[in-house]
Amino acid sequence: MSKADRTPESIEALRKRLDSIDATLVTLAAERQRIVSEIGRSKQSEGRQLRDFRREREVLDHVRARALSEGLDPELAEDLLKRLIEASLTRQEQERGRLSGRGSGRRALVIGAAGRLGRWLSAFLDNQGFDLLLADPSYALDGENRFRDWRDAPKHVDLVVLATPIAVTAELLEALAAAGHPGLVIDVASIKSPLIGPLRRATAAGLSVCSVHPMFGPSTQLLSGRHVLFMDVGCPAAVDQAEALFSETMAELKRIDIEQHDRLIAWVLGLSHALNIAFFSALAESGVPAEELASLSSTTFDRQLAIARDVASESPELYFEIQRLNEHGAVSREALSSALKTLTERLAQDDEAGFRRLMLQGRDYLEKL
Ligand SMILES: C=C(O[C@@H]1C=C(C(=O)O)C=C[C@H]1O)C(=O)O
Repeated sequence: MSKADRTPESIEALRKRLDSIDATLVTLAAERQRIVSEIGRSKQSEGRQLRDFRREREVLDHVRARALSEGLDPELAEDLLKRLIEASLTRQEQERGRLSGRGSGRRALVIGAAGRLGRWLSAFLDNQGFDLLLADPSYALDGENRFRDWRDAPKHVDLVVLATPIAVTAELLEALAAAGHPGLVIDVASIKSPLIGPLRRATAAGLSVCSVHPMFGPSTQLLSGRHVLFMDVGCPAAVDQAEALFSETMAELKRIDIEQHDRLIAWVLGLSHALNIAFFSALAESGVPAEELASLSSTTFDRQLAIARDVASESPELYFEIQRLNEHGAVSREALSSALKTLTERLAQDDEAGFRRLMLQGRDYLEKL
């Protein structure tokens, strides 16, 4: 029978076949995840690291080769597998945290628990088996383990997490030191200079404190490739204990000098936030609706827009603190306006060579990554 003689299947019939293939794909992905969990448990009992880059390369090479022999775009096969591997790592990381039982029999009080980072940290500690006490002035009522005022929470806690605005964090450190709190205390503020004094005073008063800065947003699931900064404020044992909270994750734990924190963060957080705030402000004031621009967007614009949307959805209070309370913030914002000025001048002067130098300088700088 020639091709032309065959009655083509209806779209409905073809879609039914696709539905069945999609269901099989999902079933297989679920099966893959169950095997991944088993591998995770074996690695745990053998004391092996979760992430295995060599094995991941092997997996990706296999599927690329298979895609080629099936006439499928190898990029598609690789993308699919990369997403599945990310899901495996997230699952193994969370299961390892749970299996560690690090928090079992221990009580943690999260102050500022209703904030976005507070909620993330609460879920993170809950996964490790901590008995959680949550405090936040925004709660409508006190509940079994929820308190509007942290002072109403049971006193004996092994860990206190301060996920609070800077000014409140400084007061809490003082109050905890005055109360002679015996357990570990960590703050997770994004700016440290205003806290250096309060942190050191709290340590001198006998509090076991470590300053921590998780370098990721509250929507983060997988910590592989993410950084968590730890700063010693006079109590090295507290740094070890704080690091231990993340030891089952794949996050990169980095110790830095608290005196250097804000200077570096002014570039890492300060500049990237400022750039995006400037970007969406320029767009918002352009008079052209976002939908119109998005309807003809380029790949670069799409990616930039996605970052700008994330930034715009963050807490204005927190982002104000990050810009305003960083005493080095002005330096990076100044560098940004000066860079924009240089760009504008070179264009006004029709200075193509100067423009080119800007591009090459950027390429050079970023190449070392
Ligand atoms: C499943 C494993 O753990 C991780 C996940 C992988 C995967 O999903 O294929 C591969 C390597 C590891 O980083 C493994 O080690 O095999």
